[in-house]
Amino acid sequence: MPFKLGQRWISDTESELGLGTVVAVDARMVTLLFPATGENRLYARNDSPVTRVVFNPGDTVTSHEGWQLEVEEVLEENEVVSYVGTRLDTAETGVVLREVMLDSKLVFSKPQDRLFAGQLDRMDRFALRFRARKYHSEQYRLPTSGLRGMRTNLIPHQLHIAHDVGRRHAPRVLLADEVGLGKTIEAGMIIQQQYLAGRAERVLIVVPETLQHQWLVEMLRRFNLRFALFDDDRYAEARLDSANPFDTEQMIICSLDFVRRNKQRLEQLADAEWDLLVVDEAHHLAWSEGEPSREYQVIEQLAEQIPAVLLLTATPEQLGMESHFARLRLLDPNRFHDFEQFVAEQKNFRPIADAVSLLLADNVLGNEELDRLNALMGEEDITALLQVANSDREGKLEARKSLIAMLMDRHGTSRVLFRNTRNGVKGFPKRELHPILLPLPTQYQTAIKVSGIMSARKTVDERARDMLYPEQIYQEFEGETGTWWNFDPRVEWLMGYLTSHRDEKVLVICAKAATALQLEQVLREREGIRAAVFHEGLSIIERDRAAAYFASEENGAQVLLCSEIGSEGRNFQFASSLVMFDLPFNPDLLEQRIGRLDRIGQANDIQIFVPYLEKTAQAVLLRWYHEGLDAFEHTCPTGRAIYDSVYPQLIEMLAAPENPQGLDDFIVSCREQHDAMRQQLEQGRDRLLELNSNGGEQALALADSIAAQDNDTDLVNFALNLFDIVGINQDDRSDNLIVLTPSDHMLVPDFPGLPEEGCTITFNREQALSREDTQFITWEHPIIRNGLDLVLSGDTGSCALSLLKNKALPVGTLLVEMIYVVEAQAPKGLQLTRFLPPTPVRMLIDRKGTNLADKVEFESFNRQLNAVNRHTGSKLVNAVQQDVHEIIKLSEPTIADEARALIARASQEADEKLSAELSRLNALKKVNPNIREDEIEALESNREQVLSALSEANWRLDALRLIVVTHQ
Ligand SMILES: Nc1ncnc2c1ncn2[C@@H]1O[C@H](COP(=O)(O)OP(=O)(O)OP(=O)(O)O)[C@@H](O)[C@H]1O
Repeated sequence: MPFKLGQRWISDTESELGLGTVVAVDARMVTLLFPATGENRLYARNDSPVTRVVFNPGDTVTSHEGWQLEVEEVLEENEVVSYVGTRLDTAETGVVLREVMLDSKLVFSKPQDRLFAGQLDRMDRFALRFRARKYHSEQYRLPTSGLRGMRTNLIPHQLHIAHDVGRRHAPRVLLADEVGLGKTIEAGMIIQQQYLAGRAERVLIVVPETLQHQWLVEMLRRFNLRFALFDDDRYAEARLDSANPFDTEQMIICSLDFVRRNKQRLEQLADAEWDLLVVDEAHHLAWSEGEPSREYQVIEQLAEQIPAVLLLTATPEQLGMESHFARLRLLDPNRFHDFEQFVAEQKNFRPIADAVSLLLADNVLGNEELDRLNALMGEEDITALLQVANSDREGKLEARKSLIAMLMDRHGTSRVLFRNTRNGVKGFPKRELHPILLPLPTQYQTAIKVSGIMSARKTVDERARDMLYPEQIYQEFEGETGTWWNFDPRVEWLMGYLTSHRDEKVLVICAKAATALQLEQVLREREGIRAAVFHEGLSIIERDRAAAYFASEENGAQVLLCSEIGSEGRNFQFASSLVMFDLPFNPDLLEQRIGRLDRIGQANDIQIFVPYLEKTAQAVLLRWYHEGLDAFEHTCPTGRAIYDSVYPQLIEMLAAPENPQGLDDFIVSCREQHDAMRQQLEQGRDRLLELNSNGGEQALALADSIAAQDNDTDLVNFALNLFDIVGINQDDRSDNLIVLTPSDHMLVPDFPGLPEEGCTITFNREQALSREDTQFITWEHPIIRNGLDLVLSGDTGSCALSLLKNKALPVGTLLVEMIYVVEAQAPKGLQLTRFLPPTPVRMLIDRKGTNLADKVEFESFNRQLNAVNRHTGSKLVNAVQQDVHEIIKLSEPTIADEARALIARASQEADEKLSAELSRLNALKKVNPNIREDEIEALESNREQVLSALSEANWRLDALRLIVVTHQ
């Protein structure tokens, strides 16, 4: 090679050394000094892995003093060059910069610069980069994106909700599926989608203290979402690191109590710029006019600041209709602004449900039906939509869907409320009630009599509540030493049941923690029955330990004794026997109790045992729940409403249970109400909710399409190739399992997502569900996502050279394969990726500038190509440098056309979507005076900013491969 002192060269194998200068040349060797690192390298003159660096007119170069020069002319003297041009900082023209004076910290980031600097990547890396780009962009667009990676069964109603809500911009919804249908899982899927789409990075989950760990584990195990649990200690620790401790983590779980207790903490939480808030067991947020609970207020304060909000509850009306309405208003004040109207609407859903069914059925709509729909939409002009919906034209389905959405939104349950019921979901096991009537011991009889005399001044309500728990009445008189368990026949019955069913896991629920504790002691001391206790008085760790002890198959507890609140939201579906040692005061609590077992994953019919004492309030309640409401063996959607309407009579009877006047008639009348109301709900609200919530055929199709992608061979190939390139060892095991371990030659020392000790992976969902210790690898798994980031954020594969053996083409034919990326830059809040994610455009250009990309598909073309060794590669590149420059130039008009078309499509989509949102708000404003002008203005301005950012979208060359035709 013609080395001369002062020339600049770059190392092909150690580009991180920067630009080298020739400092010594002898007959056989050349020495380069790399000033950026201060290192010398000695190379053989005739075979050195270095490439000469010479810039061209049009390039911008940097001097060792830091100023930049736009090159206009390149002068050469004695094989050493000088650059002549204009200084960018002073605009001085005719400035000469000798190459020895070039900045040595040079890194080539543009693919073409890397090509000419001889920094050629292996061919498989180029292919990996292109596939990575393609997938990365598709992720934002695929309808199933964000729904493939979780380690869960594919349950259609969950997927439907997650799919609908997860893709919304700043969704605000109430997830109100019946107990145990998987709201946590739905919330996880929504978080996951929002997170993967870049819509939510900062997520706050607020849950009852008892559920913190369960959430933590579910998020990690099922979604690979790593949350930090904030309690008092963690908070105190984080205060040392940041003025706002909540800035120290992106995803946090904390308890409602933790949020509620401290004002400063609440302020900090509200200031912490969350993108998404999740509140579980939201029925605790009680509200009434003039007396909102503290819980409601704190969540209200957070919900005002946080754009996306998910509230979860299985029993939304547990604290009454007003609280339910207040929570909905918290989510969408525009839609829910008038309580009276809301109550009236609830009764009047039938015509809407009929209209929705009409649209869902694929029938032609007659004039009368069209009139009905028009009337429901009021002033809104839906003529055009109706025409398409009633035709055979393309877009008919979409038009029907839009009409349904408009109907639901303006009149129905709206877009904010989702509720699936067992009725709608099917496939749940049966529930069987076993009432066990027991005599009332004389000790209780006496205690009740005395208490009746002594508490004459108590209200009926108080008396009714007392009467539910005779053991407590007894203890009031006997004090702590009142050993009620020695004579209470329920205890005897329970011990008999447990000892005769030693292999059965049994969940026992009682209203009070004290009862649970006392029972545990008795079971242990008298029969050596292993029982765990679970109540609100235990620390979180103790509670989790108790739940784990109960869950454990080997040497675990046979019984878990739970208090009412302690068990809320917990998963105990591995058991199928439930003993209600007493009954709770309202039907929603009853449903919450049964829901511990009646959950997804329950494989057996559920046996509900209620040992109860004759002539007590429990006996009255049992009959009312069972005969009046049918609330044991079926979920009871009417429970709350009937409870509210008959409350005065009910408590009269509970307060005087020995001889409840008119109980039979009362129960018959409740049953009539129940049947009538249920029928009304089934035709109205519930049907509407179901139509909106379970997703019907489309949800099934969604589940099928995800299942079909489960064993995606593209993913398997991509992943194995990625692991190879990153340097991860792969050890195949049987049963679709692979063990991954870090190697000594990793591309990065710590590959995020891969533990130091390695991990076992599978691409098979079934396998992942049955083997807790395996990682379920999908496009959405952190190992794959981090791998993509690693490839795309660096130079990996951005420049390559391949040979094409093809006798049909002349030797030396040149093709340049270019991967451009079209992208827009904008503040994160605008979330432009929903319209224009970074999108690759592939071009395959020949010397004439013709783009062959459409005719020559990437993968099959890639298979025909061969690699070249680095040395020959460098030589080849040097020989055709000028041609390549020209081909790149020739590609510019074509890429500009393609990119502009892409950007135009994205702008059109953005315009349509945002205009539709605007028109919804305008339509709602007509019926809701509370919608403020400034909200509409804010939406308009958002639309303008999005469109303006899209109009400035641009494109750049991301990777390039030179292809040379040979015949050998
Ligand atoms: N798709 C699924 N695949 C596997 N397990 C699931 C799935 N959905 C739910 N489960 C399991 O079913 C149980 C109930 O789910 P989850 O806790 O989400 O229900 P929920 O509606 O939040 O219940 P609750 O009303 O009691 O709060 C959990 O054990 C959960 O892990």
